[in-house]
Parts: sequence; structure tokens; C-alpha cells
Amino acid sequence: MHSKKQISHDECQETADWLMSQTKHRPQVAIICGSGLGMLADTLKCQVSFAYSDIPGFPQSTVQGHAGRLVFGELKEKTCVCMQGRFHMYEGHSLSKTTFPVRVFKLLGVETLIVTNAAGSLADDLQPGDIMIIKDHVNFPGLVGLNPLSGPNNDEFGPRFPAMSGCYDKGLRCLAMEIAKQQGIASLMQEGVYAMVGGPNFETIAEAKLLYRLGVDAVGMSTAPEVVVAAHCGLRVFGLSLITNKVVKSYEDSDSVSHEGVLSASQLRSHTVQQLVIDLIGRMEINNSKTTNNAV
Ligand SMILES: O=P(O)(O)O[C@@H]1C[C@H](O)[C@@H](CO)O1
Ligand code: HPA
Repeated sequence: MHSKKQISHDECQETADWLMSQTKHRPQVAIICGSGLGMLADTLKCQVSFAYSDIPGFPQSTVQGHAGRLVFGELKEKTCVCMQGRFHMYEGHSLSKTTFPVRVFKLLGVETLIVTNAAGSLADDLQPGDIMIIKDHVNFPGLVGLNPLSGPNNDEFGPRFPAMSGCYDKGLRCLAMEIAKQQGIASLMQEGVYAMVGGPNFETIAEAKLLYRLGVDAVGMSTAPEVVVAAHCGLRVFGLSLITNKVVKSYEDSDSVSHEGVLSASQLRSHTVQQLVIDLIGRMEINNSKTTNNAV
């Protein structure tokens, strides 16, 4: 199922070319929305949107809370493209497919990737409703060889052995914290380490204890492959985890987690996440000069 066949540069280019033939938007920033966080796309101005099923080469979203639409538009004078729905390894997509949109974004001229996700907290001081700025990640599937970069290296995108230290941009992390202070939401926010597990089941108590002892702050089932591929092709990355639940890590605790609970918790804070991301996009500097006019 997790075939090592890489999607070629040409296939990514075909999708990018198709999108560029359908819209005049030339995005500088791409946003991948986590579970229940897709409303951010609705705030884009001059929208042009595509159902994933209409985009050549795109996989389909199968998870509730992931609408399956790619939305182009303007936000705070930056041109953006927003994935309303991401692809997860547990849906049965190869990791190459899961991360395919990131390479398409690169070919569209995107400079900065913003990833958001819903996650369970392990850290004692992270509560449901808190927002964690991702400082670093532990890519558990990657550690055992389930890596989107496995297979022949695609030199047109990046090097065989990319460094991952510093893959979450420090400048953007500091800027996000500054904005959070100005918005009066700093008490909800802290930096932390996100761990990706394969899913789709939530963690056993023994697994939760293991993650806790390893120093993981929040756990989820996405993001790391996208960030690895983004770092490989030189995109600047910023990531946020919205904490939707506390991971059960005691046999005495009768709480239980569900996807419905994750979605309702993320909807409660989606507006706050949205405002933070909007202001971050407004304040971030973009080095490439591609902008769009007369968007279709
Ligand atoms: O796409 P994200 O990582 O936000 O989705 C999380 C992880 C699982 O897909 C799902 C569990 O409720 O939400
Ligand atoms: O507790 C969790 N575990 C894994 N993934 C998640 N996504 C939201 N909450 C969780």
C-alpha cells in the first residue's frame, strides 16, 4: 500500500500547469488546514476554488472535517492557496500522494507553507483549546522508513539527505508569539514538539505513556510528511497544533477520545486560529516578488 514509487516532477508540473491555466492567482503562501479548521479558506478574497476531484493528479479527501477543496485567493495583500482538507497516511494514500500538493505548491511559486492540525496533548500544561506553535516534530513513521522521500531522490526538488534541524522557521514562530500577545491570546499559546503517529486508532495508554516519557508535547496523525517534503524543496514552514483533547495516559482515567470530539473542539477555537494565521500572513515578509493582479 505504501508504495515507494515517487510521483515524478513532471506529474507535479502537470498539476501545477493545469492550476495555473485555470486561475491567475500565483500564490506566495500555502495553508494546509487540519481537522475542523478549514473555515480559514472562507476568509480568502477573490476566491477561485477547485474540488480535489476536478484537479488532475490530486487524491481525494475521505475524512470528515476535510472538505476536499483547494481555494486560491487574497489575504492581507498576499496571494494564498488553502487546502480545505489534507491527506493522511492512514487513508491508504502513499506518502508520495499524501505530500503531492506540497510539491505542486512549490511549482506554483509558493514560498511559505503554513500547516495546521488538531492534536491531543501529552504535556501537563497544554489544555484542550490551547494552541501549540510547532517547534519541532518526531516523525514516528519516518523513523521506521515510512518517509515521503524514500525511493530515488528527486533532485529537481531537493537533496538526497536534507537537514531537518530548523525546519520550523524561528522568525515566524517568534512573530506568531508576538501577534498572539497583541491579540490577547498569549495565555493559550506555547511552543512544543508534535509527534506524528500513523493512526487511524488513537493511542493506547501504554503508547501515551511512552510518548509522554519521550518528551512529546502533542500527538497527531499528519503534518510531519508534509513538512519533510516542504523542507526538502526549500519552503519556509510554520506549524500550529490546536489541542483538541488530552491524551488519556492513566488506567484510572475513564475519558475517551473520538473524532467527533476532536472536530467539535477544533470548531470552538477555529476562529482564534484563523485570526492568528491571518495576522501572521499579513505581517510576514515574502521574498519572492510574484503577486497576482486581475485574479480570475
Ligand atoms: O488532519 P489532522 O492532523 O488535523 O487530523 C487529526 C488527526 C486525525 O486525522 C484526526 C483525528 O481526530 O484529526
Ligand atoms: O489524541 C490524539 N491522538 C492522535 N491524533 C489526534 N488528533 C487529535 N487528537 C489526537
